[in-house]
Amino acid sequence: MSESAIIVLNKATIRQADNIILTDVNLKIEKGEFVYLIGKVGSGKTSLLKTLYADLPLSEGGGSVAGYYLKIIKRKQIPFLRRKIGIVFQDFQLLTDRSVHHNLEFVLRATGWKNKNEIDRRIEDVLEKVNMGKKGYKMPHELSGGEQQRIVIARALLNSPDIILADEPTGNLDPETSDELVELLRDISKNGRTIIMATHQYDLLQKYPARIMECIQGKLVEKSEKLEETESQSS
Ligand SMILES: Nc1ncnc2c1ncn2[C@@H]1O[C@H](COP(=O)(O)OP(=O)(O)OP(=O)(O)O)[C@@H](O)[C@H]1O
Repeated sequence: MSESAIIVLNKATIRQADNIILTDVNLKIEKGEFVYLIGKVGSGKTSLLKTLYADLPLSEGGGSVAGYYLKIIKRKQIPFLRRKIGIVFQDFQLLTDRSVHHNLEFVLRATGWKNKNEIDRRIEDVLEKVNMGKKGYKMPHELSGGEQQRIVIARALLNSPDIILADEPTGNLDPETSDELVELLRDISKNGRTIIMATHQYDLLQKYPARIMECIQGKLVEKSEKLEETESQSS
């Protein structure tokens, strides 16, 4: 395995319970790379991301994420792996019963932060990073969909993760807001974070070119050289 790669999969099988979703998955992602993950509905994008997050076990093949070997990772090590990964998943939305600030505080306290001043400063920092510095007092329902997604990204940044896994972060957003969000994620990756973004919005791939991996027919395929093919399939 490469010493420098932050994410490696080697002949990996991706499973959901007894169902085999992807086989012979080989993947190497370097620190600071931005990678799109594409593929039809049900092709395995989320399953792959969940495997990297140790939410699904890696039973066959090898793999490491941020220095943790997925095949042999112990249950008690998983929280440490997850501190290195920021998650922007659709099924991990903001808590609706508390303000933005309290949503972020909740995560910090759950991950061991105790000092009130440090907590407040960190929250201010991440909200500034996503251009939401003045919205900490708002309740989630008082924000637009795009603003909520910015807060979800701020939450993912709280513990300064090396990696961000974003599963269709622009799913419910209008084109302009989608663009802003991808620009934000691209900026974040320029600061050395590795980002994998699953998406169905193929126009983004052309506007903001980056490496592309595709889940197709039970395999993961490098797609960067074949954008035109991808587009014709999506139209
Ligand atoms: N909890 C589960 N148990 C069993 N099978 C599952 C489970 N979750 C998903 N699957 C199956 O795994 C396959 C891959 O699903 P996955 O969610 O990874 O696809 P996806 O590419 O992310 O799809 P989408 O674009 O709709 O998000 C699908 O056939 C799905 O039915």
